[in-house]
Amino acid sequence: MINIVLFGKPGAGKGTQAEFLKEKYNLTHLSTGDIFRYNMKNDTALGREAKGYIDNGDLVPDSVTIKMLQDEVDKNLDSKGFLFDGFPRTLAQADALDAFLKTKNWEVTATIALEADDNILVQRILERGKTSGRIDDQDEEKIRNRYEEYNEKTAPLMNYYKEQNKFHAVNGIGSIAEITERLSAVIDKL
Ligand SMILES: Nc1ncnc2c1ncn2[C@@H]1O[C@H](COP(=O)(O)OP(=O)(O)O)[C@@H](O)[C@H]1O
Repeated sequence: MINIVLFGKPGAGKGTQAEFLKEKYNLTHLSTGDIFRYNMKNDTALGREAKGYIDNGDLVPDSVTIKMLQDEVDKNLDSKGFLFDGFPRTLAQADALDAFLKTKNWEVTATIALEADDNILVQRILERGKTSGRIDDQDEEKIRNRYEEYNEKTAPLMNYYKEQNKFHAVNGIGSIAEITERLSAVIDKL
């Protein structure tokens, strides 16, 4: 069982890399952003609850997000391991994840951060917004708000995982294949 948390600012490439890593290591990929967008598209109660926050670039409340994530893990109990993408994003979520995995005798094996400069990332997101249809990708103010949310609520998680000796960082600038290689080099040593 290996459980990896993919960490990084909005636009850092977590989703792109997760597509390769889940195949290579036979992991269940859980992207909270994708799950929220699926629910919004299908107009479920969860989707309606999350929409206002997401469209503004705010985080969805912890209670909603944690419950959703736990339900997704519980749907995949025969998994060989999980790749968490976009979760945890707050200390409360990180604590909840540790406690929840512990009830199954599992734990977070490692957190790997994709690092990149903010200005490059904002450009990438605006480019993605031209085709993604994501409201939160199209307005620079909303994108900046996501970075504020990240700096305030998510960046502290780096220390949380460093204190547990579980934090790794890789350079997120380069070709998709190069970055997959860098991530794989970390995973292969776990
Ligand atoms: N763990 C989470 N906690 C709270 N909100 C979340 C979480 N994951 C995703 N969201 C919501 O979904 C939005 C999109 O998430 P994601 O697709 O991971 O985007 P990004 O490109 O910003 O990394 C976030 O801005 C936030 O509103």
